[in-house]
Amino acid sequence: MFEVNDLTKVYPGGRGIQGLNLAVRAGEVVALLGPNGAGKTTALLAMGGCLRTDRGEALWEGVSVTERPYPSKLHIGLMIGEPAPYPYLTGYDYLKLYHKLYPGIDEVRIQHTLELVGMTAHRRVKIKHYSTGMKQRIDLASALLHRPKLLLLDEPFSGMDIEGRREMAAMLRCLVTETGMSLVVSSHLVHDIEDLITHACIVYDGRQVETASLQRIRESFENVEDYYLHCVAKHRGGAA
Ligand SMILES: Nc1ncnc2c1ncn2[C@@H]1O[C@H](COP(=O)(O)OP(=O)(O)OP(=O)(O)O)[C@@H](O)[C@H]1O
Repeated sequence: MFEVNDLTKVYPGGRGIQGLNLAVRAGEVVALLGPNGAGKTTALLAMGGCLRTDRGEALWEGVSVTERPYPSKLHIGLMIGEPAPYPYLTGYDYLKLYHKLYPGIDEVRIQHTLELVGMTAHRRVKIKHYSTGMKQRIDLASALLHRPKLLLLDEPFSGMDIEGRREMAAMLRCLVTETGMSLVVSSHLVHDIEDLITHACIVYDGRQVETASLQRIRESFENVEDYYLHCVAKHRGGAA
């Protein structure tokens, strides 16, 4: 179980995220939704222990990710920010280098991970020749190499074409259903993950304004995007 309690990171200038609370159980997929600049990336970085927080913490199985990053990081995979794998390495060499960060990753795991993200055929090609979608895939592979139980994903469809987005969504669906992995995923392309989402958490102007299960959302809205637009309009209008 992954818990986020009162997570707060305010940058000089006053922006960031404040008072975020979440509980993510095995197999749950929380969509972190909000307009540009709402604080989604900041929230994900703080959840992953990559930012020093001002207040609050994220806990994996009761252990603070923020204070003791190492043991929990063995169970958490991160794909946050622009993918920036070393351009002069091949996809395979990049994973080979990356695997040293974690114990127990062998050749079979690397090959299987390449297969999982559909990059086996391109494993010997240098990353500088990869398309944006291929870079996203190899970045996802590096996040999956240690078989995390929780994946924190920031805009996983960014820069991908329609086909690539569908494939990425199918990959994530497969990971969740076959491994029971949990996801916290920010995306402006809600439709692409609509059938994956179990909960939606709406952030607006650095604050968590609404969180609901898919079941509850579907009682009143046709889809998650309509729910999101409703929440944003309500809070843009100054509602409490
Ligand atoms: N290092 C920083 N120093 C100061 N302000 C920052 C810093 N990083 C981000 N911000 C500001 O914090 C706010 C939240 O940024 P963040 O990247 O978390 O938003 P986001 O919801 O992920 O946005 P987007 O959807 O555009 O990716 C923005 O106003 C941003 O300009």
